[in-house]
Amino acid sequence: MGEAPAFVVDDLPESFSNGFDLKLKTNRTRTIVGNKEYVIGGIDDESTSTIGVRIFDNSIGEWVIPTVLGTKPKPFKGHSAKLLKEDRILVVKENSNLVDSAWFLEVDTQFVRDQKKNFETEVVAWSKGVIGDAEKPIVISGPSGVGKGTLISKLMKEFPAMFGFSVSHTTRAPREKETNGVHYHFTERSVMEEEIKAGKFLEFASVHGNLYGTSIEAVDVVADAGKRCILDIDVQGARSVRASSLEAIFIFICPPSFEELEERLRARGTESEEQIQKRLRNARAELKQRNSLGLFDHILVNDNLDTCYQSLKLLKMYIPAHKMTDLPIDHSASNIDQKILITCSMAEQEKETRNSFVLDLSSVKGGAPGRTRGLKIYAADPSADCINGVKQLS
Ligand SMILES: Nc1ncnc2c1ncn2[C@@H]1O[C@H](COP(=O)(O)OP(=O)(O)OP(=O)(O)O)[C@@H](O)[C@H]1O
Ligand SMILES: Nc1nc2c(ncn2[C@@H]2O[C@H](COP(=O)(O)O)[C@@H](O)[C@H]2O)c(=O)[nH]1
Repeated sequence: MGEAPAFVVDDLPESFSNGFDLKLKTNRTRTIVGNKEYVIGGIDDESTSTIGVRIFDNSIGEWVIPTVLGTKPKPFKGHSAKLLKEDRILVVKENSNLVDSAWFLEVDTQFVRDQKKNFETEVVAWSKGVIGDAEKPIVISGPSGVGKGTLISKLMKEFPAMFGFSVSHTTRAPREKETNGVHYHFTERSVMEEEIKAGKFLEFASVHGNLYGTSIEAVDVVADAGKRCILDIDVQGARSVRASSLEAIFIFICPPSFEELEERLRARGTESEEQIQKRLRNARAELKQRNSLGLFDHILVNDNLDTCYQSLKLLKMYIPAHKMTDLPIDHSASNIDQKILITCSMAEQEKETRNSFVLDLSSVKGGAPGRTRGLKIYAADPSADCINGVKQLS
């Protein structure tokens, strides 16, 4: 903190366009938020291969290196920046594919304010802009041994392009046939506790004596791949997700009887006798909660596997996600902060039709440390004034 990095001082321009920051010849922008100036780019963080962010705090006259949270973009050559609602900066990458063009650097959102208290430093957080909304994730819950994993495997095998599994973190030891990163992210308790503190988890719970949790990233990578996310989590986790901003469908799987559940758990042969007893005790408590008001949308009994699987499919969760072209197109220009006209440099003959598009932020949701979803992008009239390749509607 304190000393001015040499890369910024000499060539920052004095003047700024209102809101849209000038793109400097050295590929960085400066955005003023209150008495702070956020400089994005110009120097990349070599340790993590991400674009650099520095803050000049005018109240103390010093440079500050912030703690950078969220999923960080890889270094990019050129970009424009625009302050939105005084709490986040929209960064539009140059020469990028449309689906990877919009990023948000949150500088004063609730998440950033909470993390500032946590880290006791300046904090900024990246959030990738994602076009459209993802289909609602599916939360599958139920006692250990009831067959959740078996049903999920069948669904993923039959519809591999439609469903993706949310790979949880856990502190339990891997079983013989489990692979790190596929079945779980097997994690040290101290590491997981740190990551929970850093706000990386959508939910977490102590289950049968170990810590389990769904990271925000685990859900986001599935949605980024255009798939519907399936979460296999316990009832405490389901409750937490229900209370979160993530809209999901909640399904509880019941055993035909307690005896059958015990039999399946034993037959699986993965747990010690002590663990089986613990899991059965917890199963009684979980079964009692299946009718908790407003918690589960559907309850299925897994007696015969094929019958239960057919019932699961009848819930019609495998409808494919809407294509981008299905999104409604709204051409009415309203709030300047919510619609931005972006112009790309393209070959002359293509200019008329493809060089301008509107980035519509009017229904974005989410944010750091997850994705910012609900962006709409559509073709626009290319005859507006341009500031550094990025245009505003007026
Ligand atoms: N309908 C069924 N009839 C008989 N056996 C079943 C049925 N469904 C699953 N099983 C078997 O029961 C055992 C437990 O299933 P599974 O591992 O899928 O349970 P789970 O709910 O995912 O458990 P956990 O919560 O501990 O991960 C497995 O050996 C599986 O093959
Ligand atoms: N709250 C959460 N519960 C989870 C998560 N991942 C798995 N689970 C649940 O834990 C038990 C035991 O699983 P096992 O693999 O050790 O048999 C089971 O009920 C799972 O549904 C999670 O991320 N959060």
